[in-house]
Amino acid sequence: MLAETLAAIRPADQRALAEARAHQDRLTKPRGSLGALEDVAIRLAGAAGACPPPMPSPAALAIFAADHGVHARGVSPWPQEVTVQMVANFLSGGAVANAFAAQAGVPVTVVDVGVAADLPDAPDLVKRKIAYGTADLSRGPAMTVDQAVRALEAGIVVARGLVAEGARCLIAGDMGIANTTASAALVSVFTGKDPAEVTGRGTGIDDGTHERKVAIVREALQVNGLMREEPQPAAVGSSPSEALRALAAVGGFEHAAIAGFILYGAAARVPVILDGVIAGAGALAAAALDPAATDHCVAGHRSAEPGHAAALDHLGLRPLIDLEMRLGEGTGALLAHPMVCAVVRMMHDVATFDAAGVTEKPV
Ligand SMILES: Cc1cc2ncn([C@H]3O[C@H](COP(=O)(O)O)[C@@H](O)[C@H]3O)c2cc1C
Ligand SMILES: O=C(O)c1cccnc1
Repeated sequence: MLAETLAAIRPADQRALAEARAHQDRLTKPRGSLGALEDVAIRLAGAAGACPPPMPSPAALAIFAADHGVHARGVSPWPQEVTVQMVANFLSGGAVANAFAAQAGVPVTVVDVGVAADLPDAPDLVKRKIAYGTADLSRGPAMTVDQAVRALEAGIVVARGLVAEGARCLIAGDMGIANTTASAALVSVFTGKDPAEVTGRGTGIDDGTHERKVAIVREALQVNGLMREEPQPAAVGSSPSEALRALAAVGGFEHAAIAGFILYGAAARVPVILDGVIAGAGALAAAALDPAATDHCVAGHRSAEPGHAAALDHLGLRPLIDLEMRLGEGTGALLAHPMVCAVVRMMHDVATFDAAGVTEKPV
């Protein structure tokens, strides 16, 4: 299924990109007046292979939940049970993601890909548990390659189901106590940046804990044979099998599932709005498996985690919103969704200078 999805991915369509650029310049507004939003409209046309691109609506949010063996090393101030407790909270509609999703008119699906507890059945819960949490990435591989592939395929299956039900925009969220540690390790591995530059404070840790978290990320890279010589060249991921091995070594089940979710969106030409550092790390893994996947992504926001900026830089994505948020769950992407819809609607609805009889600026 992974191979099939990868084989279906096409990069941005150059003709649609050119057409969208030309169309933007004919609309009744001064050229460039919508700033970076113009690039989003052009990007979506390239991704869809059509100008104007289809409306990215309705959207669907999938929150991928999993636990992390590295939690045992004290990298998060929160107990591990908060993961399963928050899953229950998402399912009863009580989390920030539910409020933002309700505001944006986006349905929420929760996917258990590796929570360290059993969950009762619920209408909006998809059960695809690979294991009861990953192994500790600072002592050896967090997942086997087979587990990573199964998590990727869980993301593919969920995206495929949502698109089959009519979703025309995919939003990936995450829940997993300690997952900013795995995110930092993935960002370091895929961007070639030092752990000290990309490891943040997650839900909020003091200086001493942060110092230990950086050391644990470094240890994870060393133990898993992912530390390169100085100066570090760009990124693991020169081959898909190397990318898969790196994802399995230091990722989480939710990172792998988010990567699969992105790959399916790219294959189906349904745009994916990325959230914070966890989704960003998943997007790096997806890009290492097929660089063309990034053409189908929009960066919803930039989180306060330093690794997120590094991930977005590496992917060449500019975030739409930058409000120092650091929550995850898909919250930043949900806020960006109406903006993405607005720019696509503009491509459909705004009159050209010719059609509206508005005089263009003399050249
Ligand atoms: C109540 C609560 C709700 C959350 N929603 C998302 N996260 C976010 O914080 C966690 C990552 O941070 P760290 O690596 O520091 O543990 C993830 O679960 C992420 O989704 C939450 C965290 C908490 C505590
Ligand atoms: O960037 C994020 O999404 C994030 C940051 C801190 C904690 N949880 C999520």
